[in-house]
Amino acid sequence: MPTGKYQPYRPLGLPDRTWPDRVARQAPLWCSVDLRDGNQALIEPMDVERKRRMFDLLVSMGFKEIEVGYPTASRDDHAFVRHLIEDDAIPEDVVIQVMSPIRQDFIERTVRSLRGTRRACLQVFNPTSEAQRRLVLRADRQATLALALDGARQALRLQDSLPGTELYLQYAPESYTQTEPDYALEICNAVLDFWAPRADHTLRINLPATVEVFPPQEFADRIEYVSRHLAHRDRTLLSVHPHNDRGSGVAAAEMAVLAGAQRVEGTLFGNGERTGNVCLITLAMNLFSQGVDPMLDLGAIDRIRRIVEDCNQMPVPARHPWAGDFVYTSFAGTHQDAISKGLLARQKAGDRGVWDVPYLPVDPRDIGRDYQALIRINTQSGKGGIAHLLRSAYGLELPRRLQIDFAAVMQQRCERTGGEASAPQLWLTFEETYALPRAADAPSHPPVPPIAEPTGAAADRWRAPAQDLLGALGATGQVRHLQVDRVSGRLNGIVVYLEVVVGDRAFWALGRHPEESEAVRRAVRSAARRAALPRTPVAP
Ligand SMILES: CC(=O)SCCNC(=O)CCNC(=O)[C@H](O)C(C)(C)COP(=O)(O)OP(=O)(O)OC[C@H]1O[C@@H](n2cnc3c(N)ncnc32)[C@H](O)[C@@H]1OP(=O)(O)O
Ligand SMILES: CC(C)C(=O)C(=O)O
Repeated sequence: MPTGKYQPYRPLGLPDRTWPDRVARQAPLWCSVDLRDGNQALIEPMDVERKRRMFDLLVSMGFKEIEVGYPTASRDDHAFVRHLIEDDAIPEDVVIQVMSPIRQDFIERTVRSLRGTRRACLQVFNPTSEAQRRLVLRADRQATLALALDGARQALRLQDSLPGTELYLQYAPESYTQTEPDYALEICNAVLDFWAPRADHTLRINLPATVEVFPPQEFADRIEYVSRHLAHRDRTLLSVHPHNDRGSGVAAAEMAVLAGAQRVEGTLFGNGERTGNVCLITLAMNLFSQGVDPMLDLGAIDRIRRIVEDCNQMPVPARHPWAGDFVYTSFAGTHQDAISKGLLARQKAGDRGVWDVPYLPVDPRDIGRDYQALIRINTQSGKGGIAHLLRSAYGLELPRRLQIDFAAVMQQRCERTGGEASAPQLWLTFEETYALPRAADAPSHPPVPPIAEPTGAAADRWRAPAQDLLGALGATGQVRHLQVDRVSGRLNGIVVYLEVVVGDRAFWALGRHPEESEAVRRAVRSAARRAALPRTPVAP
């Protein structure tokens, strides 16, 4: 690999950094840029109708700041801003944001698109990195700073052209992460010094990781550095806009907040240029899983995901944090066993207290998932997972030795078929194995006589009648375990698990019927039939 082509980043060096010792105790102000940065990265940018669905979703989730477009980019972008305003679709407590490059006609058109809105944020930006100054703007440091100030001046001047609109001003030094830190600070402070005596509102500086080019701790250092030295800090909202080129956008955003950022711009599920913007769902869920109010409603995450997939026409991967199809699903036996035990313990404790189910960082029900998909069975699974699935899908509580017996049956089945076994397939195999031995395997039997009515204590009362019936059917063997359960749900009725030991071998049988006596009788009949099949050794 041609490593000589690339340079390591130069650390800022902030030995007295304070952010590593801080802990997030509240959510930052979220700003969704799905309708702008997310939209500009789509193969087919959203039309007005798709944009509106996305906007309504964002509002319903509780976003208070939404970047709705780059009105000079396209007819749809402009039309959408007008549509929102003319349709009175922007709730009182929501601030829309629009963005413009620093060109007079563009800023004017952008501001004109806001006519009639109550409140809005106008973001102006220009690239500031050395490469962008040299290659794109063909401007030196001074001329680039002058461009930023020009943008600040135009934005301020146009504030007055929107009577009745509160217009917040935001400046972003695009390519901040590739800009010399002291120079980026100089530009931001020049803009703030210009705005502060002339504007009424809170001012905003938005520091983008336009391209993520170093690890998250370096981003945090650079945010803390700016936060400490920012002019008019007490009236300036410090925002970050992380991208995800190195795959650490989430970590960068979280550390940046510890370092002083008060606002985070990102998108749902991380759509955006190249590897995307930082995923706000992940950030919010990370807070929620620490017991911090995320200030977003994520209680129906699959609905959110479906709408976003539809608007972006792009799928959310199955392993996407907190929201992918598989993120609460275990295939591995030991994980399944621990989840199953954890859920059972929680159920016994009345579903109260701090969540502590192994392998599940949050309760899937909190985001609208159920427990059905938690465990899926294949060759990697074991008895714990299989027992959980039969419990959660059919209400069956298998005795431990039966779990072991059936896990071996399922292992063979999965190895033979190579795939996954669904809950219905699991039940079918269970029933075929223990209740309905295949006709071809079943020896002929005399008619099954009725079973005697039981006497004695409830737990053991069916043992003697079952033993007698077994003998009457000509089967040798001792009843070692007989469990009678009432099951509700799909299998509504009585389920009987029967274990019979013959010499050094044991086999299990199942009986099922609405009547207890008939369920026991069926279990005994199955046991007699199974006694004639090749038997498994006694489980310890
Ligand atoms: C990091 C970000 O996400 S920034 C947002 C990026 N979003 C978009 O690009 C989507 C919308 N884009 C557009 O609508 C168009 O690109 C426009 C209308 C802005 C510009 O279109 P064009 O005039 O055709 O120029 P083009 O797309 O080639 O952009 C390059 C020009 O913009 C200039 N430019 C780039 N950023 C800025 C800025 N923030 N302020 C001023 N000028 C800028 C470049 O210097 C270059 O100028 P040059 O032609 O004199 O060399
Ligand atoms: C201009 C800023 C906010 C941006 O979108 C970026 O740098 O990615």
